Amino acid sequence: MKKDTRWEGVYSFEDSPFLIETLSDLREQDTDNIAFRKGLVRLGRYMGYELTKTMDFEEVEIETPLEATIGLKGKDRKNVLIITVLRVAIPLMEGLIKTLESARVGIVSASRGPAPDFDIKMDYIKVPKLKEEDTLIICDPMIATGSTLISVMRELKSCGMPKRVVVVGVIGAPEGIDAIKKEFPETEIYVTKMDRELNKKGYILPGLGDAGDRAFGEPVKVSLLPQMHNLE
Ligand SMILES: O=P(O)(O)OC[C@H]1O[C@H](OP(=O)(O)OP(=O)(O)O)[C@H](O)[C@@H]1O
Ligand SMILES: O=c1cc[nH]c(=O)[nH]1
Ligand SMILES: [Mg+2]
Repeated sequence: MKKDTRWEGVYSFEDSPFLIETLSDLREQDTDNIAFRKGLVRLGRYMGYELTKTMDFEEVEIETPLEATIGLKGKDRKNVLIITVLRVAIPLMEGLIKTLESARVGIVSASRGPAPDFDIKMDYIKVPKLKEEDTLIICDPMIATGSTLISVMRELKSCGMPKRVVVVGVIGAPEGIDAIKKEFPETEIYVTKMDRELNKKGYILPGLGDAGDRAFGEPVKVSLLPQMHNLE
């Protein structure tokens, strides 16, 4: 894990050849959606493992079949709420809960409109109770303009105040990190790699293209169904 000195509380895993090898497969344009999803699950699993190094554990007495000894029990690991930003955070979340297996999981459906406004449409949100001892992990593989995550975090404000707010992404762009840090300075951000910049259409360079389409296929129909309103 490497601190990015441009911001407080921002880290990448560019010092991990294994994670960067996995990211390189995702970037490769010929990688199909099966391999793409598997790569995201793998990144989630190992980034989750790295994240546990920032969490509190306590020493506990345990009895082996032969004698008493001292072991560790994760305190924070039991108090995790993961927010999955549709679509492409699904495989990343699947990886994270392999390490953070007692996590509760919330879903937010968010979609970014075209340049130059990049309007965010949030259609659906379902979030379990947020406790004050929780580590709130918001996962979304791509942090481009940051607009999606900012909209999600504004919405989550009414859910309560957790112990930590952590963003887990795969690729970040400096523009998006600046925007998030400006509005939510306390948020910790962990990405596999910080990339160079955004192009005019808001895609990250060098990036990996449209992550949702690469994981799940390019949509031919995108609409808000009327029966999705006012669900309890
Ligand atoms: O930082 P931003 O500029 O807001 O862009 C990042 C967002 O773009 C992608 O989602 P997209 O809107 O393409 O939805 P999808 O996952 O359904 O393709 C990605 O998963 C992020 O949520
Ligand atoms: O590069 C980008 C930017 C936003 N969303 C993506 O899927 N890719
Ligand atoms: Mg997309």
